[in-house]
Amino acid sequence: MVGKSGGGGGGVAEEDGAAAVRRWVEAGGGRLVMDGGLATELEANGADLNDPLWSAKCLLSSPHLIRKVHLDYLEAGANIIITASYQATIQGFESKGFSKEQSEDLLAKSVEIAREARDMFLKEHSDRPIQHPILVAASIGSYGAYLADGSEYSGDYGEAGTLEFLKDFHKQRLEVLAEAGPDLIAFETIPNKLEAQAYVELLDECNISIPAWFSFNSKDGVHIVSGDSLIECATIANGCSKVGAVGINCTPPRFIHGLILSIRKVTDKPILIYPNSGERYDAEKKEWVESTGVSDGDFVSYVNEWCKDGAVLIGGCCRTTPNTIKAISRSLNQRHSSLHLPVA
Ligand SMILES: C[S+](C)CC[C@H](N)C(=O)O
Ligand SMILES: N[C@@H](CCS)C(=O)O
Ligand SMILES: [Zn+2]
Repeated sequence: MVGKSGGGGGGVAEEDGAAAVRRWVEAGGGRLVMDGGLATELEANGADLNDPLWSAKCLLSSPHLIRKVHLDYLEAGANIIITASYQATIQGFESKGFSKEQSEDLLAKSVEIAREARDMFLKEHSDRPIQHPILVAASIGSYGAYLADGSEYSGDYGEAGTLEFLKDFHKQRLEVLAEAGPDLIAFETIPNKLEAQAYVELLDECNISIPAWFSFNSKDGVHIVSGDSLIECATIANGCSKVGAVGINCTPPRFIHGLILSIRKVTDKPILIYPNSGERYDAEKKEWVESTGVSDGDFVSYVNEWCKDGAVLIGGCCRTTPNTIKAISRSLNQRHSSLHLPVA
């Protein structure tokens, strides 16, 4: 079985992925706050991510910055931090001249940095020990992310779009990340159905013992970005006992309500939501464009609705910041306490 037991509360040998996530959600008081954009915040701290490795470049150049950003999100109220491995792949590191072993070490390092940040945060707060779960999720971005041409927003892989190719592409990376000891595996920004199928087959074939989440992205509020049916994709995720949560990330907030309702039609697994700011990524310029993004205040005004729709893990993706997460955390805590107010 691949995967050590994580620091957030034990492995899942006897328990399926959804049961493990439900247990954590319960320990968090019914909701968990996820972090916000990692790359966004690395850039805000001075990193230049104009590189095929995007945020994973910081694993080489500035691991201290990754640790700082994880800590900033924890201080903002996040229960879950997502590692800097979104665009980190063995293939990507090898094309920079690293050996296979060095590339594997860099992948593992992304988990180590997040675990270190958690340890530092817990130590920092040891006078009033943190009661809620603090979890490390190892990010696995799509094949499209590795291509560094923005194709995680089209899901169009041309010739490479076969199940066997995608499984082969992701297998070792998944095994190395699982072995590094995260609490969760985060399959993020999944742009097409084939990649979701490749992930469920790998989870079973590699006998991964760590709960995974599947998070799709959409640009029309109905389908995922490739045009594939969200309902079919969520059904694939629902069929895998290792999948602990299903949801949507890096998608404009205005689409989330309808997308949650679609997911809910086909799964009872916990739902996670971490939208972007609503802006659009220009892959050629490697810049976010359009001034249609929502402010932190607007973003947070959606949170109540998403909770009512059934989302239990909520955070932000690209272009959201520790301020967004602070506001989400405050809003969820208020919601939680108002639900427990005695009826007059
Ligand atoms: C989630 S997108 C903004 C990540 C970056 C993209 N794969 C690129 O390299 O341009
Ligand atoms: N975890 C990644 C997601 C990109 S879509 C990040 O926050 O940078
Ligand atoms: Zn994103």
